[in-house]
Amino acid sequence: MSTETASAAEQVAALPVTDWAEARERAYAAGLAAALPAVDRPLADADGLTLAEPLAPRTDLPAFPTSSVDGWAVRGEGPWRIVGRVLAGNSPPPLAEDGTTAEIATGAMVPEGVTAIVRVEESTRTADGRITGRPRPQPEWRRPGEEAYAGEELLPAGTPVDPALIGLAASCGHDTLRVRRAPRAALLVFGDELLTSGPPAAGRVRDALGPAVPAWLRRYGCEVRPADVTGPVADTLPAHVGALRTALADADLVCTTGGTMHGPVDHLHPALAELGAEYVVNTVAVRPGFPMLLARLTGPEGRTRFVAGLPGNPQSAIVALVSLVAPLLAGLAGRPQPVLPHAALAEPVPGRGDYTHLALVRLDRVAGTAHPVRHVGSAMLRGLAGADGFAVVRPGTTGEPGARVPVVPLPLLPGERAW
Ligand SMILES: Nc1nc2c(c(=O)[nH]1)N[C@H]1C(S)=C(S)[C@@H](COP(=O)(O)OP(=O)(O)OC[C@H]3O[C@@H](n4cnc5c(N)ncnc54)[C@H](O)[C@@H]3O)O[C@H]1N2
Ligand code: MOO
Repeated sequence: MSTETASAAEQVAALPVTDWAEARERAYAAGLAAALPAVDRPLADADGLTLAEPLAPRTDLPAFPTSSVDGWAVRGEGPWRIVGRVLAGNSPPPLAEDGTTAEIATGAMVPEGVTAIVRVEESTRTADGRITGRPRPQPEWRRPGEEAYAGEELLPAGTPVDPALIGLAASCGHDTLRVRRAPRAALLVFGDELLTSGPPAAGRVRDALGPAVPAWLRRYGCEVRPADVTGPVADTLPAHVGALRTALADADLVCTTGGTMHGPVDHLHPALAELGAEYVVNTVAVRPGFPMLLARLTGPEGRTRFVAGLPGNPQSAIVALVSLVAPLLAGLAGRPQPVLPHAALAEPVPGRGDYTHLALVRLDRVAGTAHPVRHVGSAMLRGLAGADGFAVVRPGTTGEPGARVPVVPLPLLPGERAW
């Protein structure tokens, strides 16, 4: 055994392996401590971002008493003499006299003095043109503040902005939202053996992560431009250091693939050392994917940046994304740590001793069950392409059929596993 080999073996043996759940907590806390700056964004550009301030209405909602029907706004006892008409969008004069009425449209502001509204289909006209009818016992208008009061907290800071929130914000009178800007991410693909086009052959495999990881990162709300994806980066230490330095100049998060171990051409750890990075997590007690890491760097201007080292085996890289990158990004956005849904295992799933086992499963959402999928070797992507996420089998346990276990979801959109 050469000295070089011995030192690599020692390095592997001495890895300070972190418990999987603890690693997620650390990644989330590191993200939260470096939460991205708050910016004002027009409502139309805010989808997918995160509230940096609570959402509160600028006025009572509704802001004024609003008719919920088409009919007659009356004062006192009928029959009522018609004295006007109120359409939505107007600010009407008071109804000053008993025995009078104004025709009113749904959504119109109810004039002062009105005691009831009679629905048009429940009213009749007398021979002399006056209105009669019996108002329903329940008021036919929406009271100011019925939905919310001015300044009331409707949603806390940290809430993801979605189309429902955007609509609510508009109805509250907001033109912009105070949100955390989207994280900017970059990807460096390591591995001289990788082909970037055509079929695998002659000892070389296709780079499966360069095309896929940016798409996953966008699902988690990152901005990744085509120019932010680089690779394969040459398997030398200077090339790794140079590529990391360039990517870190713009990005909040640089993901790398491959080179996380201590093999002869694995340069990630030495490159991080050269850049002065500190580990948030350095290897995790999880299978597959254990060599994953998360490191933190602080630039001269005080800006914190992160490097997520995703293992080279393609499924392991995705395990690292859901395990470390997802909680980190939740923290950076100021969101709560994602809560994991649970499902009952439909079949046994072996444990992995002292390690957490993340097992690819397909969810049956009607039955609430998780079904292990096939083709789940860490070098394979076939199982992942038919799975909803990973069932979590805790260290020291095995997944018995019927056991309810947490499931780490893949960031899929509704309908993407509908077949
Ligand atoms: N002596 C040991 N060797 C290895 C161990 C171990 O415990 N002791 N663990 C294995 C595990 S587990 C993993 S995961 C890998 C992680 O290694 P690296 O992150 O250094 O990855 P590489 O060596 O660069 O590549 C591993 C494998 O994946 C293929 N690969 C890499 N990048 C891509 C890509 N973008 N697209 C498709 N395939 C990719 C690469 O060709 C290798 O086959 O270490 C094990 N070794
Ligand atoms: O990370 Mo490795 O198998 O555990 O792929």
